[in-house]
Amino acid sequence: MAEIVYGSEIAKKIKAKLAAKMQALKQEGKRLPKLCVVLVGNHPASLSYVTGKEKACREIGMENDLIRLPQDISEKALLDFIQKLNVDDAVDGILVQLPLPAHIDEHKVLFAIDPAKDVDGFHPISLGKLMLQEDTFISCTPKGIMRILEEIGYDDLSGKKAVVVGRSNIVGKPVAQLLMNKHATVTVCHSRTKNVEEIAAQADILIAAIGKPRYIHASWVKEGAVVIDVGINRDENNKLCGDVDFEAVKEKAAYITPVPKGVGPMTIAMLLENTLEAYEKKEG
Ligand SMILES: Nc1nc2c(c(=O)[nH]1)N[C@@H](CN(C=O)c1ccc(C(=O)N[C@@H](CCC(=O)O)C(=O)O)cc1)CN2
Repeated sequence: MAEIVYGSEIAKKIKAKLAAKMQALKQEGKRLPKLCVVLVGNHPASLSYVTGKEKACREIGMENDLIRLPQDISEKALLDFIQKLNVDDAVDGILVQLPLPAHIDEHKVLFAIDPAKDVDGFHPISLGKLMLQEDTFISCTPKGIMRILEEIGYDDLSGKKAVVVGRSNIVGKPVAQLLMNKHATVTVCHSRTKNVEEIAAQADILIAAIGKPRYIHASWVKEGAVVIDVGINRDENNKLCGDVDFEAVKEKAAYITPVPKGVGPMTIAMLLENTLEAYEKKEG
């Protein structure tokens, strides 16, 4: 029977430390770090995520601005807006909530963010530095996953087999790189992979990031594995669930993260941490 690892609890501790840092800066009479979150349109899930980010900033006493732009904003107008944030000295971190409307080139927008303010870690400079193991902003969900692994004593991953199911730019690819940086032997599976279940069943660490409700069955999981569920899906009854068949897999794994209260809250905690990091780099 697995130990259930609540990212929400780890995130709470991280936020308490960050709140203490905000308090100390305030007492020293210093400017506080500021995060700007840009939401284009009214995507309901995105709206709920950016509201969660706003709430988390308020909880720890970090300055924040939620900028809502219309769904039909032109790409040029959005790029101009980002440029304004880039040159605003009061802004430490910029995040453009994804997905963007189809008429906007996501890469162009992410590349327009000043890498010094790229707290989402999606700029090509940030991603390149991650590959080279240079100091950079690590994207929030992959960073949160690694922090969960550290929390359960999985720090040096030498000799461990890790399998990442999903190859997105936001999660699959960066987390595979981070696992490699910690010396794990990593396999990335995706929609064109044959025998995913056989590959997954060899994993000491299994990361599920495919976006399919309860897709990973117990037969795909090795006895005693660590299972990290990144999925946020709605099932046929509109109930929130992950990519892993939690009830069955928890009987087999050694550790498992739930959905909700697993990786999601860590994403937000890491964003706050990255914003403080951006501030500290700027302020010296
Ligand atoms: N610019 C970005 N866009 C998106 C990112 C990102 O990291 N940067 N990630 C996701 C969405 N996301 C943050 O933006 C996010 C998703 C889920 C959660 C979360 O805490 N989920 C809760 C459950 C929420 C619910 O009830 O629906 C949980 O898992 O407990 C936080 C952040 C895509 N876009």
